[in-house]
Amino acid sequence: MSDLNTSSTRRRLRGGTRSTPTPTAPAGPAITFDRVTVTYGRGRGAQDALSDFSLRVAPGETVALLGPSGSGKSTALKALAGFVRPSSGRVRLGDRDVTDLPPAKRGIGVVVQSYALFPHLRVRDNVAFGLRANRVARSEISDRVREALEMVSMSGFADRLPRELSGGQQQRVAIARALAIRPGVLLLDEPLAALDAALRQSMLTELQELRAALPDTAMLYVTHDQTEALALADRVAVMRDARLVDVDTADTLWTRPPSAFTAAFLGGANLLPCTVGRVSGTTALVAVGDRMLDVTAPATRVGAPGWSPGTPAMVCIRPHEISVATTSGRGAICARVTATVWQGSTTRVTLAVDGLPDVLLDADLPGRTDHGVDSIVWVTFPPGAGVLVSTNDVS
Ligand SMILES: Nc1ncnc2c1ncn2[C@@H]1O[C@H](COP(=O)(O)OP(=O)(O)OP(=O)(O)O)[C@@H](O)[C@H]1O
Repeated sequence: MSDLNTSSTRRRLRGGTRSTPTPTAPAGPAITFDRVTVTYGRGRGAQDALSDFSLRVAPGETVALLGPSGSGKSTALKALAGFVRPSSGRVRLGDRDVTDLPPAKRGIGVVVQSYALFPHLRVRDNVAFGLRANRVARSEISDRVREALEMVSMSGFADRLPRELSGGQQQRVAIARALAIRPGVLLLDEPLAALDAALRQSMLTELQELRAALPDTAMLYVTHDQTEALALADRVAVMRDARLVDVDTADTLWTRPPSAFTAAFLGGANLLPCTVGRVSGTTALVAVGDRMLDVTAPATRVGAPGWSPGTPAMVCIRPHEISVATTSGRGAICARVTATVWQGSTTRVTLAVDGLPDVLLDADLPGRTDHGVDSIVWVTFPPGAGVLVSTNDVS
């Protein structure tokens, strides 16, 4: 398949990019959503698909829009690309307000899940399409097409029709088409969703390479797959019900999730109801049922109440942090095994916590474990692996 992972290709990609005249990066954000609302329908049927959405993306930065189906991710992208008109708010590219510009005048590269290649055009003409539409000189078009196809390792396929390509190859051509116009902003809407799992993994690596090869290009990457968001994004914007819930680096959202929704959506964290006890700096002693546990107490949001003793909260604990033993120990929580599913390198064990009706914990234990359904076990996790999360936004 592609050779994008070799160091020689990396050099070639970066070299190829350097030969492209790079415009001076603007001082401000490359992308600005300023309180954007998009409403579909009218009257009683009107629905906000995007509500008061504000986000800035710096030049060269990749931000993933992550959220469940219907949360408004694609609508945000469409508002930026000009495919839908905000009912209020403004969108800017650099210092240009583009809210009222037609899509073709925005100079944005867009890649969608379904490739959207013209079936009757050969690869080279698909890639050249945006350049012709922008009246780029014919002599320059062939150079740009060659460069864009080289960036996605598709140079040998220029004369093929889309139907003569695999899904992954078609998506590479779609990416080349978006890159050919040398956009300062690249929008990718679930670009890997139509590919099978193995291809998705290798394309993900290729997108990482591409991102490194385009150091000045701002990217907005829509996905509902947290693996893609964690692998590609400098920052992740979590969406829910047309609104932005949290935005921060993937590392911060993972290690210190600011909300229960983000904790659960990013990495499928367990959320154990607790009551805050003694707090000392960034650690807290909390009561989970009749057990006292040491957990991390991250700084709370500006304006949000702190972790005062007696406050109800959640302990966020990742499935891979949990250990399960057949004998009790210090700080161990008693639980009953309700299901075990072998997943190859790990076994997912689901546990009903004693004394906390309705609370189920997922634990990913290494290898294949032999805890039978209905057996009684003792659950522990390292001090600090549990992180306090506010209960405010629990659905
Ligand atoms: N053209 C449209 N007309 C009416 N409603 C729409 C239209 N497009 C989207 N919606 C609605 O707007 C909401 C947000 O849709 P959007 O496609 O932005 O979500 P999404 O987060 O990208 O979802 P998915 O991951 O399933 O693509 C959904 O409730 C959807 O049904």
